[in-house]
Amino acid sequence: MAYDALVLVSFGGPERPEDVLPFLQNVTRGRGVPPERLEEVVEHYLHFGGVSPINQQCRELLAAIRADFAANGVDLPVYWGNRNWDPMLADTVARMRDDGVTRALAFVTSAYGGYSSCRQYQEDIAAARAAVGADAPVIEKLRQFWDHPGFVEPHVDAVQAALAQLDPAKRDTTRVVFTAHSIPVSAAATAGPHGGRYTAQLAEVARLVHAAAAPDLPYDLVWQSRSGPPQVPWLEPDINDHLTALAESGVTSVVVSPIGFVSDHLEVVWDLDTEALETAKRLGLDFVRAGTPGTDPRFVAMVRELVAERTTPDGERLRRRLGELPMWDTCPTPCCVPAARRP
Ligand SMILES: CC1=C(CCC(=O)O)c2cc3nc(cc4[nH]c(cc5[nH]c(cc1n2)c(C)c5CCC(=O)O)c(CCC(=O)O)c4C)C(CCC(=O)O)=C3C
Ligand SMILES: [Fe+2]
Repeated sequence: MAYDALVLVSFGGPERPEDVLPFLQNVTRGRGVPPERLEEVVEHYLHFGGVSPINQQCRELLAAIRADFAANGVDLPVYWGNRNWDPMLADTVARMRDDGVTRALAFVTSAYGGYSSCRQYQEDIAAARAAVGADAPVIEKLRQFWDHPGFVEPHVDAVQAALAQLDPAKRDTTRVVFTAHSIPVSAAATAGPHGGRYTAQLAEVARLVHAAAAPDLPYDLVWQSRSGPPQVPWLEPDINDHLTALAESGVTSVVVSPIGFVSDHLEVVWDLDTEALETAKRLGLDFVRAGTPGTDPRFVAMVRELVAERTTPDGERLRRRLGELPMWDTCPTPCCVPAARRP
């Protein structure tokens, strides 16, 4: 199958204070997120001058992908569109149509399955195409890449680098704590065609990174950035509660590795580098946050490799993957069907 473009599809974020509230309204429309939670999150963004780091991270990733494509003879233009803020995906798809693009691949900045991480991006693509109309390009999402060495290896190196910053004399009481975005328990149960895919993939990445980076240390997988109304159960434990339990059990030092994410966006710089760090300080825990793939050359090359899997005849044989979980290019239907939302 021939493709004539790649589009980077991401979450989007505000870049000036007056855009914070309209951005949050886009994110939470129809999702039952209480106003108190929104007011809190407004403050997180305002703490950084109303500028989310995520758009700049996408620009840097775009530049790196373009350079990598050029260096490797991949002749595909690379576009960028977001779910929640400028450049909005529908505007990008209109521009692609105007440029004569007919069939594109989409690289989504989320490695995992699940409604928020995968299906919702597919819905965003469908909605953007519908808004553009009948002559919108066909857009096919690249596969989930939680198991690709280009994603896993930068996390491994980051955990090792973080461990190197901790006191080796305290290694016996050091813990590796992997973290990902919490989601409603109901969404975790319906993630993937058989349920449980988001948590299973995260457990697998935690296992792989731990085995390669610090097999002698105990590790845990916990959750962060809980949203939604308090009466709806989300995945637990929360990172902050977990740090408290660890300190009480005699742990002195933690490396926190955000394997749920591809870059240091607001969930990382606020929820971990600000809030969780504060919790750790209060508990007297030594705390180092491990990095994310960002523009690591292996992660950038992964995008080209994912494209090659889809554009080379018999491309499945090119697949590089770790672990044991099943993987596919195109999700079966029904997949990640959202649970009925509470009124
Ligand atoms: C699984 C998952 C990922 C990882 C996959 C992926 O990367 O896509 C992710 C990423 C992100 N989430 C982000 C921001 C927000 N997420 C929110 C709310 C929510 N997230 C959810 C899940 C996820 N979110 C869910 C189930 C909700 C409840 C509302 C709903 O059902 O949709 C809210 C509303 C306010 C609040 O936090 O309550 C905001 C502002 C940003 C941008 C950060 C920046 O600006 O740098 C990024 C990358
Ligand atoms: Fe989120």
